[in-house]
Amino acid sequence: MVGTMVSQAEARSLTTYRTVDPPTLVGSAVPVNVYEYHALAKAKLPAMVYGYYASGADDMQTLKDNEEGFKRLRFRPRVLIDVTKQDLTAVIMGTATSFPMVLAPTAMQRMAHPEGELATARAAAAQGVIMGLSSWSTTALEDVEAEAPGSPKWFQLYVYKDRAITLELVRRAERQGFLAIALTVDTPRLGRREADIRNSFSLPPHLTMANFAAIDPSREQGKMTGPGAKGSGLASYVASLIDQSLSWKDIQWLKENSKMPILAKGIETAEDAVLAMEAGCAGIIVSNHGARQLDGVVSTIDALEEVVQAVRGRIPVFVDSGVRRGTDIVKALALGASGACIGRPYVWGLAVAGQQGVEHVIQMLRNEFALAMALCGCVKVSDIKRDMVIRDVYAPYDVQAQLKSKM
Ligand SMILES: Cc1cc2nc3c(=O)[nH]c(=O)nc-3n(C[C@H](O)[C@H](O)[C@H](O)COP(=O)(O)O)c2cc1C
Ligand SMILES: CCCCCCC(=O)C(=O)O
Repeated sequence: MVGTMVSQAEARSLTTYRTVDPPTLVGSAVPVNVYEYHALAKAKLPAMVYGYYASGADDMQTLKDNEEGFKRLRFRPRVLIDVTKQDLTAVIMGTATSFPMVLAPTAMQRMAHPEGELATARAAAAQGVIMGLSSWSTTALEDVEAEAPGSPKWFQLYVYKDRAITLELVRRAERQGFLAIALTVDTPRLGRREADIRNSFSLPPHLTMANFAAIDPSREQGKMTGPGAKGSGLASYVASLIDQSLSWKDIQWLKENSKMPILAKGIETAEDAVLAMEAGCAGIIVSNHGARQLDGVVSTIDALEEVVQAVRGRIPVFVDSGVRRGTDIVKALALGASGACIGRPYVWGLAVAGQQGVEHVIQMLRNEFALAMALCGCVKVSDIKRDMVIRDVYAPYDVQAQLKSKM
């Protein structure tokens, strides 16, 4: 099944999906969760590539906290509810999907697998989820669209100092039928990723930043330093090309130049959520970029609720960074998200087994999500409510007092 093209009809009905077999791996057991995919990918990938995908900024405090934030939440399950027939489907920015999960944009996927973004696009279409495609993909956006035609995709935008280049990218994405722009707002400069500095990270020479080939071939490799040069090539590439002056007024500029709805990706506060709404964003992704930008920033699941409260249901709010289990997706929805996005988990799947690995990761998360919903007493996604989760251990005061009096 690996490498199977996805027909247009298959791609459009995102609420249906196929069952995928786990990959058969020589010398390794079948992975049963995304942590095991991570371990397998680590063993398989070159150190420079693994370091780029895995690392967070600085001390990676937020990297740890993103996952722990989800684990700090506990369920309050309801019982004796008939969960024989479940409906996991969700409507995400107007697109019906097999469950409320989106593939977050991740750059340079051909470093993980030769088929890179093409494999991810086929996997997303076959599993009924939206794919976010990075500006910095190693496959041109037109080729990604051609591989899974008509399947819902968002285009992630980095705004270049050269606005003509930026607009050309936006127009191409619009022409190809991408449904939304995920405008990344947390990256005026690149976070300090020490693995990339240590490894003198650069894009391997057989790969390119494929979206820029047609616009300006000099941007394909940019100013990335070659292997052996000092420091992260990515950091210098970003510093030379990305527009640090990007500000709220530019959302208006983007809106004037594209009909695609804009999601602000990288919001962590109520204040910025309000500004994003005022600027005309159609959605918000609460994200800290997988802890790759500002270390010490609050975990996204902890930031989610203040954003949801500020937005008051006027636009959908999504969350990413640290989602590793179906239970995490239930928790995100309980706190008011309309969906959760994953980054590294599917990159690990891609590295381990290409399209099949990505599909299997999505399937595992959907199965975990279904089970968690059932065990919480939820038949459909809208049954997931705020009162289903609490923070930390459930220990009401009166129970504590009872226990103490017996000691
Ligand atoms: C290897 C890698 C590459 C990424 N590339 C991009 C990118 O090109 N654009 C972007 O907006 N975010 C990018 N991100 C951030 C993801 O979109 C997402 O916010 C993050 O991965 C979610 O955290 P998680 O990896 O813990 O699931 C990248 C993340 C990773 C791990
Ligand atoms: C303008 C910043 C580009 C960063 C490159 C891709 C990315 O987002 C990452 O986290 O890595």
